[in-house]
Amino acid sequence: MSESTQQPAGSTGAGDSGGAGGAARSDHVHGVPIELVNVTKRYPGQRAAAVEDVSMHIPAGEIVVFVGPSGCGKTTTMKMINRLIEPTGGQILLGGDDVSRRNADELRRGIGYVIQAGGLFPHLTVGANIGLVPGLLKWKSSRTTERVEELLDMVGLDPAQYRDRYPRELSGGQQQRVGVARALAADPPVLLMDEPFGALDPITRQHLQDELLRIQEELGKTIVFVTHDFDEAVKLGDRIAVLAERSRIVQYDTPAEILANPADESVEGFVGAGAALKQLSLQRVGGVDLDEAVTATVGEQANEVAARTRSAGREHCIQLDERRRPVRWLSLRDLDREPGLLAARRRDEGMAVVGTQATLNDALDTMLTSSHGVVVVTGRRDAYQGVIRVETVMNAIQELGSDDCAGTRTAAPEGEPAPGPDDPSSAGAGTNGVAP
Ligand SMILES: Nc1ncnc2c1ncn2[C@@H]1O[C@H](COP(=O)(O)OP(=O)(O)OP(=O)(O)O)[C@@H](O)[C@H]1O
Repeated sequence: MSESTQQPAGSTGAGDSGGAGGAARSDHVHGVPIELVNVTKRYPGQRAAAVEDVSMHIPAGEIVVFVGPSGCGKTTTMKMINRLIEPTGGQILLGGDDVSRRNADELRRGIGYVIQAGGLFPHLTVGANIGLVPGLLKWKSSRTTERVEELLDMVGLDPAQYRDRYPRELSGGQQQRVGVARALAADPPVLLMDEPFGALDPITRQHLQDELLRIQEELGKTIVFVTHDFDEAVKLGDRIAVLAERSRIVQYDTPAEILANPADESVEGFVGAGAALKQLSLQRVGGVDLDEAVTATVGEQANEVAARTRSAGREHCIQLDERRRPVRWLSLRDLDREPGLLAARRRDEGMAVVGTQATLNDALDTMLTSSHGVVVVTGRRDAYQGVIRVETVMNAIQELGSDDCAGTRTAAPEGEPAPGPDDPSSAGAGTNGVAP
């Protein structure tokens, strides 16, 4: 038999907010706790167990992330929770109930499940995909329709535009958003997410992580999340379970604690050389003082905006649309060149924007990839909140006080121009360090 059940270190149970690290906290917990008791899985014909004698307590309303090397048993462990895989030994309790006593189909309808490729049915529209489980649960069609709209809105897709599309008509990131919406459809207390963002490009991935944290803040589900990416685990997890072969739990704790005190060399290996820098992933953009920029709204007179920008001692301002969403940076030169009313337009592709749920690490990445020393910060419904400067991130790094971060990331990556004084949004532009 194994040692006693792994409690997440420092946990006091449901809704416990843990340390400084990890995910968005919900004021209200809708999730239920999950208990793994001496769980073992032996696949037929395999000598070694895929999962051996694992015991673990997953508190209600928290995001617990499984990280570990390929083949260590993360997915097998997760799939035993919704009985896509049946354990060969031990017990799994969901809200105190033994899952093996439940009808497996019924159990799965009460557990949201998101996989890497979205797992959408290609022959069903987005709306039909999301409405699938409510349909199986025999909801009235009007209720399902309402729910589909609500969920599309929640995951940031306009219902009128996307409800009737087919999965092939969506980008990878949009498909994953629909996958998340579908998993949430019947409001299950538990979500299982198996590398849901693994196939996405870094920027889309970051946005979906932010969305997940925002949704979790509202919903307070119990979420088990599998990833290979330790940075993702630090960003999303209230707790991280670092697993080794056969899902042996090497360390189960808050991200902050794991970064500060890795249990052994294997965890150190995961944490990697930039441990201190990774602590930037513990700090959210929404948690630091944002800087102000001059803003202009569509329909305003360019010369009035220019005057306002000049009198603020700035050289740039941010144009917002009618819903206060940022669309582009405007320089004084642009404003002088385009007199008259500011016309409506779509957001500039290259505009560096992060949400308040993004980490300082995300903000730094965005600055480095866009070569701009400032990023625009948006909150709910993408509305403008302020800007964050490279100096703010640098100050945070200094406060972390580590040599290894100073060397690793403050320089622009090879081949990338460093933010320069002429860059419209570089840290050096303008009179006060913030471009605008
Ligand atoms: N259906 C199966 N039959 C036999 N062995 C299996 C089966 N599924 C998984 N395994 C084995 O069980 C072990 C654990 O696999 P699992 O997929 O759970 O690991 P993982 O940590 O999720 O891996 P990865 O990170 O690569 O997805 C591996 O050695 C794998 O080869």
